Amino acid sequence: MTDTSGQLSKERTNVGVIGGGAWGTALAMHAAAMGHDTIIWAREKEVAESINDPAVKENTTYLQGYKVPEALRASNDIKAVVAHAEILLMVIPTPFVAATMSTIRDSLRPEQIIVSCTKGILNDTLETVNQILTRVVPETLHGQLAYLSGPSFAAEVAQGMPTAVTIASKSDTVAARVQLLLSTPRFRCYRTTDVEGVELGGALKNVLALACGISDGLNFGCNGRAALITRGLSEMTRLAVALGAHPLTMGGLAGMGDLVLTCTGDLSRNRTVGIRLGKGEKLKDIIDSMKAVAEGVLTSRSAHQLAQKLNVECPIIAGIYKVIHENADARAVVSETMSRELRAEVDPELFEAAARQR
Ligand SMILES: NC(=O)C1=CN([C@@H]2O[C@H](COP(=O)(O)OP(=O)(O)OC[C@H]3O[C@@H](n4cnc5c(N)ncnc54)[C@H](O)[C@@H]3O)[C@@H](O)[C@H]2O)C=CC1
Ligand SMILES: O=C(CO)COP(=O)(O)O
Repeated sequence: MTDTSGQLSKERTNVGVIGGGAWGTALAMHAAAMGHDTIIWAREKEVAESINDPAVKENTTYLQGYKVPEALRASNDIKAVVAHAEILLMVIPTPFVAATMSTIRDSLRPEQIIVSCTKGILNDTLETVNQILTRVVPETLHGQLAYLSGPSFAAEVAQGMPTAVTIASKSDTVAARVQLLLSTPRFRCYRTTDVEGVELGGALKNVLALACGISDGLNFGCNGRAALITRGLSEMTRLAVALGAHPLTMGGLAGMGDLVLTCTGDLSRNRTVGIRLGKGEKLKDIIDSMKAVAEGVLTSRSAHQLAQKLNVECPIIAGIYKVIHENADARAVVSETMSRELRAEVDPELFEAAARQR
């Protein structure tokens, strides 16, 4: 493929990436390949070393097999990365966002833009990343927050494969700036002001990816998977609308786009966890065998609790919660879900009830 990166915007800036996992690394590779002066903060010494070592130039821990651009530098000094950056991409798994961002709270500058690329809902507080960030970062920066989500496997972005994502910010000016700074002919960014929709789409699809994985692990076939994706999108939409999202966002990249990718793509960690569960492995053994995070495992608890709290009907999410957190038998849960009271496919009352929660 011809490299046409950079035709869309000539502006180059300083980018800091907070988080040296697979997605943080792929995004840092993308930013550096565009010509942005990019430094990635990695928590682990060996990650920074392997990215910096001229003989390696690879994140051998989290994104093995993909050479990073020569210009990309890594550091274990998070404050130095913050000091360098005009735009900060935050790519920390949800459970660690608050603690990590608290350590740099006082180093952040009011003109910096912070783009969360994380997909999850916290347990206990049931906060989205947007809510965590508005709790943790200074108020002067709240207008500078943005969210990047959509169908984007790190390994494919690392190879420069065509990808489209959505950038959400309450400020259309901020969303447009991030869109311009990150778009290339291979990485197309759309934008929206529906922060809730983009965040909830990205978080909730992980729960459905677990469901599809379990179904595939049980050899329940293509019909079952398509049913899960479609009815899963219904649940995601009802719950997200109850939490303030626009329903149309759930039909976009951050909703349906990422749902289809993660429910069908073999690169998905959440789908893989589901497949292994469906084949009979224990959750603890699966998690212990992985370095990467599968956000859907914890988000399934948060999503189920939010649905209960808001009285939004989400039978698939409830079923996944039972399988993951209550050790329920997946076959029995499928049977129970399929035997619920029969109903119309589109039930306007359910949407109206969800919308009333806003
Ligand atoms: N990998 C992918 O293809 C994509 C991932 N995402 C999202 O990006 C976020 C980050 O995922 P990845 O970059 O893939 O990470 P990863 O799953 O490859 O690696 C785990 C990351 O967690 C970090 N970590 C572990 N313990 C920590 C602690 N106590 N404090 C701070 N950080 C800690 C590790 O340093 C590492 O960066 C997640 O929310 C994920 O859902 C979003 C789109 C694509
Ligand atoms: O969010 C993703 C792709 O858009 C990655 O999903 P997994 O975490 O399931 O690999």
